[in-house]
Amino acid sequence: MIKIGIVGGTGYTGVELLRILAVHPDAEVKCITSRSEAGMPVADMYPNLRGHFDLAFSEPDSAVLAQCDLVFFATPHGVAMRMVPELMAAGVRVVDLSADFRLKDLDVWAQWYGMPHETPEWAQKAVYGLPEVARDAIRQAQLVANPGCYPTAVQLGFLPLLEQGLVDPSRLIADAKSGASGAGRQGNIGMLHGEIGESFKAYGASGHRHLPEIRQGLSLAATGPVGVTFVPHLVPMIRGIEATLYAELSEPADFDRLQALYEERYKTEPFVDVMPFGSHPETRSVRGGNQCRMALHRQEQGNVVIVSSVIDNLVKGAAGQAVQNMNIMFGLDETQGLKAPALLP
Ligand SMILES: NC(=O)C1=CN([C@@H]2O[C@H](COP(=O)(O)OP(=O)(O)OC[C@H]3O[C@@H](n4cnc5c(N)ncnc54)[C@H](OP(=O)(O)O)[C@@H]3O)[C@@H](O)[C@H]2O)C=CC1
Ligand SMILES: CC(=O)N[C@@H](CCC(=O)OP(=O)(O)O)C(=O)O
Repeated sequence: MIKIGIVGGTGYTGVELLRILAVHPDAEVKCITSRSEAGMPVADMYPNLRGHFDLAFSEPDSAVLAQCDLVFFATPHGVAMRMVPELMAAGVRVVDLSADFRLKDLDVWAQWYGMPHETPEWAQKAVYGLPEVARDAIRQAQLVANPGCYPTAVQLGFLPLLEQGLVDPSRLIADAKSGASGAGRQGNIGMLHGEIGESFKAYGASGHRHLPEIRQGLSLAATGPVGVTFVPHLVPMIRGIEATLYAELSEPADFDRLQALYEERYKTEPFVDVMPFGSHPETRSVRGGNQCRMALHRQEQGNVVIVSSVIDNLVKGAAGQAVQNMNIMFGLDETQGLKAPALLP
């Protein structure tokens, strides 16, 4: 049994980790922290977990966390980077769901996250945990930076085109929409239905902190600089991200071959589903599941490849991908704890 600690158990990604780990045959949650709810039984706060966990939230305590095999950080940015060095020294492995270790350029990190990075050596050593790209490195890693939700949907959708150099990398467009749980529990408290229902808006159109993360991942795939326009939107649903991606072909291409390329690229990936050409993946087809579903489109005989990519932001975009990374790090079946199909309707 892998002994698990979770720092930041009361947030949406913390409770999603618990929901997944509750049915994981090889993991046992030993400690789950919250400073504000210390002492409260986990199932009192999240009744969906009644009968699954007897644990109560506790204050973060490095000595207790150091006894775990793996610690997940489901905390706001800036928390993990301060606590990780002690856990690393104790030989604990860490999957950080925040953005503390995602970027390699720490000037860029400081610019977007509004604070200097305090543990630059660990930021360089951390492995960016997108399994479809970095599985071998994840297996060896002591510290995994779990990707952001939008960056997961966007990178998976663009990767095959960029890896094969088939599109102009300077003119990529990602038009993405997220449900409200993407803003976290703190962001949702007080956000009443009357404030987001029956409405749909773009935000961060002049710059969002996921832009440098998307750019970093895609430029590695393209082995050169990329230009990306990324605009997120908030839609009145709880879970889900849909990213509509646009890329211009460098040379005319046969779209049947592009479809075959995507199918080939992802055929051994347990959590990427390439749907038939022209399909419209829906967020409800991945709700509660760890899949990324995608489909290719072409308008008339145009040279723009359109990819629609959907994930559940709390699962493949956060807690599910974190458990997938844990499975890889510990040499388990990668799908362990993640086999349940999405919840539909
Ligand atoms: N929501 C989403 O779709 C996604 C979120 N993420 C990332 O995952 C992380 C968690 O997100 P989410 O679950 O939504 O966040 P929430 O804001 O809902 O929860 C944050 C948790 O962290 C704890 N916490 C806050 N400050 C500290 C601190 N200084 N020390 C220790 N614990 C602290 C809080 O408990 P307490 O204050 O009681 O200790 C709480 O349990 C964030 O970095 C977020 O960006 C990543 C991908 C998707
Ligand atoms: C709808 C919504 O507000 N989404 C969040 C992104 C999700 C997230 O938490 O991503 P990180 O892990 O990188 O913080 C936002 O735009 O800030």
